[in-house]
Amino acid sequence: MNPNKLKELLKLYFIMGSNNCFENPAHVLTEAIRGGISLFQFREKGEGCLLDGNKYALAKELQRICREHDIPFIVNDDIDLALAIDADGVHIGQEDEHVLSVRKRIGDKILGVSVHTWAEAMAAKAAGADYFGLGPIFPTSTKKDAKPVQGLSFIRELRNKGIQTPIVGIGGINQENASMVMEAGADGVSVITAISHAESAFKAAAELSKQTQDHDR
Ligand SMILES: Cc1ncc(COP(=O)(O)OP(=O)(O)O)c(N)n1
Ligand SMILES: Cc1ncsc1CCOP(=O)(O)O
Ligand SMILES: [Mg+2]
Repeated sequence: MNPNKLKELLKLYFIMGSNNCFENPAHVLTEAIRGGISLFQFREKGEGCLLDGNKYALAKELQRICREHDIPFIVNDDIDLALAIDADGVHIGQEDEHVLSVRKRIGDKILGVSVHTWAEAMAAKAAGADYFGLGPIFPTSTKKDAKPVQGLSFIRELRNKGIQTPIVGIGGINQENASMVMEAGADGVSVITAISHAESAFKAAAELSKQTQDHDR
């Protein structure tokens, strides 16, 4: 995808699965969209997550909501699911299927890759990544097997070295620290609990959206 268009989409990237929600996931997503999220990732994994047909049904339901509001729908990890429902893209990490193989399978759909080092970033870019997910930027308890906290230094390093690839930060990002991530050089922030655990997903998304929109670089 065109990098400038993608940078716009990455501004407020909401990630969620059923086990991240205290309320009905369809309701949480609808409220987050009303608040101004720009991209959605379906990440159905971890303790108590839905499997097989139930996972597929929730993906279809959330994808329908996204389509109604023109929000692109990204699938985490599960390339088969992404292809089965004709999602707009996938996000993979270093422990998932190889970037080159995923790029071949998904054609020109959006491909996001988690990177933690310069070497991983260069390899992902060469293999066809559209954007980098960098994190955890701050401490998080949402992903039990997350890598060590990296702070803002890696975002700055990539930008200082002239890397233009769209970048989104992830991990422990909320209304208090989102601007710092943008100032460091990210094009957007991705959040799970800052929206999914908020008393009002609408208000949380609206506040985050305001902060990321204010940072037009
Ligand atoms: C936007 C974004 N960035 C990073 C991740 C993490 O991906 P990964 O390292 O593969 O870990 P899991 O999310 O699969 O547990 C992400 N999902 N999205
Ligand atoms: C999926 C993922 N990858 C790195 S940290 C993280 C979890 C982010 O969740 P939260 O926004 O609740 O900290
Ligand atoms: Mg993964």
